[in-house]
Amino acid sequence: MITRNEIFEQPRKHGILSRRYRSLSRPLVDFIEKNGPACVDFVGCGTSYFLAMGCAKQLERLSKGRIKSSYYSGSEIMLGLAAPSKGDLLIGLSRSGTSTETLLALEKARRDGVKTAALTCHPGSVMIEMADLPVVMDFIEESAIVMTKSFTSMAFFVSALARELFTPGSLDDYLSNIPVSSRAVLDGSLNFLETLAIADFDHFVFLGYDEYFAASMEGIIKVTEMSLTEADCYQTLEYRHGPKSKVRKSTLAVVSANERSLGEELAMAGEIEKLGGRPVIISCGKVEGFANIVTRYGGKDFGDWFLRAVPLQLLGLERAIAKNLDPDRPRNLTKVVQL
Ligand SMILES: O=P(O)(O)OC[C@H]1O[C@](O)(CO)[C@@H](O)[C@@H]1O
Repeated sequence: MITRNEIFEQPRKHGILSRRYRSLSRPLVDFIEKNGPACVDFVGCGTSYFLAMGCAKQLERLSKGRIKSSYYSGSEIMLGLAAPSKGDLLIGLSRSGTSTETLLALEKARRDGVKTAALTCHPGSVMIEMADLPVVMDFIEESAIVMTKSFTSMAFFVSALARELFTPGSLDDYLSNIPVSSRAVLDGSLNFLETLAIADFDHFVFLGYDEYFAASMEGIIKVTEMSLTEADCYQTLEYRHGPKSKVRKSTLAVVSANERSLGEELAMAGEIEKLGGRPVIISCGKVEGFANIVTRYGGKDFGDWFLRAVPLQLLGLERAIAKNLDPDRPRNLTKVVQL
């Protein structure tokens, strides 16, 4: 099963990226340091759109106000509904480097005087040719239709870039920490899944804030495309404001908690449990009283945000298998959407 293998090899791929990161990031770092763009924005489609969301939040967080960062879907720029400003840097995110909307968004931005960069896993793609600053991670050759390791690896690259630009003293620790955290999350997720009769759950709820919200939104794509299972995503406390009416015995709620709001997020998880649902908490450190997947990431800066998608990838995979669906052949989908 291709998708399964690609989910499982993430810690190893993150180790390779860790070692190759500095040579990959050089041109981008040099450009940003020399030109000092006021905004560094991201654009992508589907999974790469939620990647853009998390990357923008992470870059802005680490910059502590020094730059602004927005995220766009390829279509909103293509359709003229949104536009980065002249003098901004727009980074196109695309595993394939060939999604039409992302390419047209970059082309339009370039015409408007915006500098463009491209982050992709596919060498020789159109996006590489057209961007001012291409970054190719050809060692993340992803074969599956469903994006897993390409999502976490491109996110890892941008999160490391944020540190190199704004907290350079923390980069080495970060590069060595992520492959270890990646392994911890994968193992922790598998242990949790062993305790779960996944066939009993036909409703997934993913909750979190900021970068963890972006990872939760990516979770929706994963369980939808692989397992055709009902899935919802909200900011954690927003779940009280209506959506909790859907909670039932077959609801599995994954709360991707952060340090600052941990107490309130655990209270939400407790409420879901009282309503009959089954909560599980993803957190940096151990929490008591709930099923718990621990990332063992030391920082409080959401630097593990993309690893929060790994348990959700596995949920989609396992639920698909339980439903006799083939995760390698998601319904109605192709690897790239070309218009
Ligand atoms: O990152 P790319 O290659 O632009 O592709 C994104 C596409 O991949 C998918 O994740 C899977 O087909 C879709 O969400 C999206 O259309």
